[in-house]
Amino acid sequence: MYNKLQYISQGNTIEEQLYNIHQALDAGCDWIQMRFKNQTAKDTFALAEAVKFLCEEYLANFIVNDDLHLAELIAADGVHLGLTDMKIDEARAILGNTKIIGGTANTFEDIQNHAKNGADYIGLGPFRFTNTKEKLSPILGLSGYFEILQKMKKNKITIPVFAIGGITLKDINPLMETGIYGIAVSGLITENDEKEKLIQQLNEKLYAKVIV
Ligand SMILES: Cc1ncc(COP(=O)(O)OP(=O)(O)O)c(N)n1
Ligand SMILES: Cc1nc(C(=O)O)sc1CCOP(=O)(O)O
Ligand SMILES: [Mg+2]
Repeated sequence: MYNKLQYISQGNTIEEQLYNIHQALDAGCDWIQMRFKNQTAKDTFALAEAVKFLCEEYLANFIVNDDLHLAELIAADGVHLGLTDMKIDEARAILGNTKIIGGTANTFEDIQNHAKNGADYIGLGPFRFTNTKEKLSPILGLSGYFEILQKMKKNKITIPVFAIGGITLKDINPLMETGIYGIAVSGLITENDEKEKLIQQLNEKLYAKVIV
């Protein structure tokens, strides 16, 4: 099963990205999504190679945002695809069944489509406004998650859902009560000065009701 906490990387340069990812790994994050927007192919490839190496060292999952071909080229663990990126079924045909494919959703219908097309997990958001991403879809809030997760239950759709968008520590308990599986965060981890403590607190809440 997947870890319940995904760190989505931040940084405008290769150095900033590597610094942030290294810090997250050191603090205990074991799932990294490399998100490096508006960069040259050369820099993106160089960063991806370095992150792959780091994630192997820390035994962390490593997925690439947007770029399926890059994920394939560097043999990442998978890719995260948005609503305007490559279609999930097309990606599945290329990557096969051993790689993780995540898909962005903002509505129940998005989730239905992704589940039908073979996604492994859903990034459902935004929970609230965030500066991390431009052109946000409509904000869902707690009630939006509740309604969508209820519809999933009714329709027996069991794909794991990760909440995303402006999430903080205090949001985890109410979000978990809606039936989500985990969370994906950027700013919360990048901007925190006590990352180890934060990640421990996040995991305690995320895994509170999981019996192992
Ligand atoms: C886990 C997760 N969920 C949603 C997103 C957003 O993806 P997308 O809509 O493609 O937007 P960008 O991240 O590409 O700006 C995500 N990256 N991860
Ligand atoms: C990358 C991304 N996708 C979103 C969506 O709603 O699809 S919100 C988002 C930003 C997540 O970063 P932070 O934790 O700093 O808000
Ligand atoms: Mg995208």
